Amino acid sequence: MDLATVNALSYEDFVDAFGNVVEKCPLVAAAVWSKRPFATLTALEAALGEFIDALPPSGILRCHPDLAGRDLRDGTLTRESSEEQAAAGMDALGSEEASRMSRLNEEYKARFGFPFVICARMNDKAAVLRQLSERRGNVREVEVTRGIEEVKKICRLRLHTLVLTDAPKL
Ligand SMILES: NC(=O)NC1=NC(=O)NC1=O
Repeated sequence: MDLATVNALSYEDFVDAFGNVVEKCPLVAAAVWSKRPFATLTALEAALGEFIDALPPSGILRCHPDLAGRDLRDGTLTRESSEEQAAAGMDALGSEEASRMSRLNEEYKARFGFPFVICARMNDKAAVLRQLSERRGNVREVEVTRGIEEVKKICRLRLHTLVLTDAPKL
């Protein structure tokens, strides 16, 4: 849909369309609807980012499914997460890689109290494993900030999938 269509959406249709641009946090879209009309897609993205920053970061991070975790195995990922995790090869890990991901994810969660979050579409499985291994050694404040940065990258990509901009597809 284009920006004019976005700006004309009812509250319900807006939340239907954008309710999962932040994984399992429809509140973000619900809050941002009242800021329409958005002059540009960047303005919509900025409004989403501002509201994300106003929420308790660990709460947002905890709404994310583990990469290559139970939800992927059970087939209970959201459509967006399922596509993103597949894009990063999370659905095609060897048994050693899968057990390493699981162990590192549990270690990360035990240390920080929220899951490791990374923009899967921007990484392949080697990069995900490397980042998880490196980032688990950070202090909590660093990982809260980094996790929210990754949430915003995921949000940006999901938004661009939903809203057609007149920027030429390069
Ligand atoms: N824990 C995560 O980082 N999950 C995810 N990142 C994505 O890009 N999609 C996900 O489901």
